[in-house]
Amino acid sequence: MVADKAADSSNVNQENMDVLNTTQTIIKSALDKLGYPEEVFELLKEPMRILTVRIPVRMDDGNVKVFTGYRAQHNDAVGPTKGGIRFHPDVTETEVKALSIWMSLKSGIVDLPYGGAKGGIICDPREMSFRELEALSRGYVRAVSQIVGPTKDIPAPDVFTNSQIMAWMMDEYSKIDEFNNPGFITGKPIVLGGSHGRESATAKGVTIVLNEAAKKKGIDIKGARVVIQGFGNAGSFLAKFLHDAGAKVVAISDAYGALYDPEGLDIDYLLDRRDSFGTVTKLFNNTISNDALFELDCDIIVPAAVENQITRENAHNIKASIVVEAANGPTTMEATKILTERDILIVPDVLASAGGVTVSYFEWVQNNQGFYWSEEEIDNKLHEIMIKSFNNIYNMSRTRRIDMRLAAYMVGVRKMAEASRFRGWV
Ligand SMILES: NC(=O)C1=CN([C@@H]2O[C@H](COP(=O)(O)OP(=O)(O)OC[C@H]3O[C@@H](n4cnc5c(N)ncnc54)[C@H](O)[C@@H]3O)[C@@H](O)[C@H]2O)C=CC1
Ligand SMILES: O=C(O)CCC(=O)C(=O)O
Repeated sequence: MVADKAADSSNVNQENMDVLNTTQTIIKSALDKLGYPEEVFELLKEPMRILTVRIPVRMDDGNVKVFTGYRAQHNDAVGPTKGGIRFHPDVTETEVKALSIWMSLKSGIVDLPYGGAKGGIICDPREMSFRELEALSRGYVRAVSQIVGPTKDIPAPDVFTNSQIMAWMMDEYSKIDEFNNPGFITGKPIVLGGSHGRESATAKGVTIVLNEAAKKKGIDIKGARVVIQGFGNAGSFLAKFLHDAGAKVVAISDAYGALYDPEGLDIDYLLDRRDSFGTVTKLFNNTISNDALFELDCDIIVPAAVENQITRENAHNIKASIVVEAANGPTTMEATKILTERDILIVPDVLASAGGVTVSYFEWVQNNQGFYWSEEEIDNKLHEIMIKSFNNIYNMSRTRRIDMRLAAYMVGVRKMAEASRFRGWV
């Protein structure tokens, strides 16, 4: 049983870093609290489908390199599955499975007509040429084409993928489908049917819930000291939004290190100098480590990079009173317990980062109807959804006296559980 496995891990005094096992444990608690029978957990504990593909790419040096990729589809009782594609050297099958479950939870929380999915390719795009990346992106779409599509499973960007990669993927799918099919993928360039506001949507959603959390803690955003891990799509737009709102962004980081200035960093300068992979610290000598970042004096911390960054090793040393998880899975289960006991308000990933998939949904709707909305319309709709979702989860957490993550899972899991039961699956 999942819960026993988690207990075993702590018995041997090792922290549980297995993101799939962790999410299964919390889903089990959420379903138990909601009164669902064991068979619902049996259905939802793993993706219903995962495809592993091998993608040969002729590299610029003339040799063929074969990459491994995945697409996991968690549960499609509510509707087609949806979720990003990650290009990263640390991608694993287990990670992609967990990421697909988190996508189902996000869609449940913001009430979209989707289930969750996620894709990943084990590769390091920072070391690949433009041509190699295009070949890999097109090869991936050919390999997964039978299980994806605008009414089946709709991909989007994630770590180290962007609108250019979405454009290549859309073009490849349109060739296979013999039809120009923009609704196959979201996060596209605007000229190819992308939506206003999608590029900054994840950060905008994070900003909205961060503001709500700050109100609960009596923190004024103007002058609040914020630390952000990750300076890519989520982290860099967030730094800009918070900086413009008067917050003091005292530290940011990328995969190579972190920059810290207690007086506040020059965010516009850093945005100007960062590369397309969210790297900027390489330009500086006076960097600190990603580990040191989490122990800095500040009011709010936003992990916006990768998993398992806040652990039992550093949770006791966090000085912030709010942690807003822009990244997927940045905090372990033990660290969640420590932070909650220390009365640090956690805005969990499945809520905080749901702005991305929300505006992806708007993009898909616009593609389907062939009629496009202004940025203002998108912003207003996103704002309303994020505020409502934050309040649902915050209130659930307070009335049930449970931590914010369990509350988020309870809100997120209900729709797919109900839909699965109505369909007669469980
Ligand atoms: N892009 C989107 O729309 C969404 C992204 N997210 C999540 O937000 C997080 C960041 O994603 P993006 O900003 O899109 O990715 P990105 O590729 O634009 O940027 C990633 C950032 O993380 C840094 N990074 C990579 N590996 C790292 C490591 N081992 N340690 C520290 N920093 C590292 C990179 O240097 C870069 O600054 C991920 O967890 C992703 O799943 C969640 C929802 C939507
Ligand atoms: O925009 C989307 O459809 C998915 C975004 C995503 O991958 C995520 O929220 O982790």
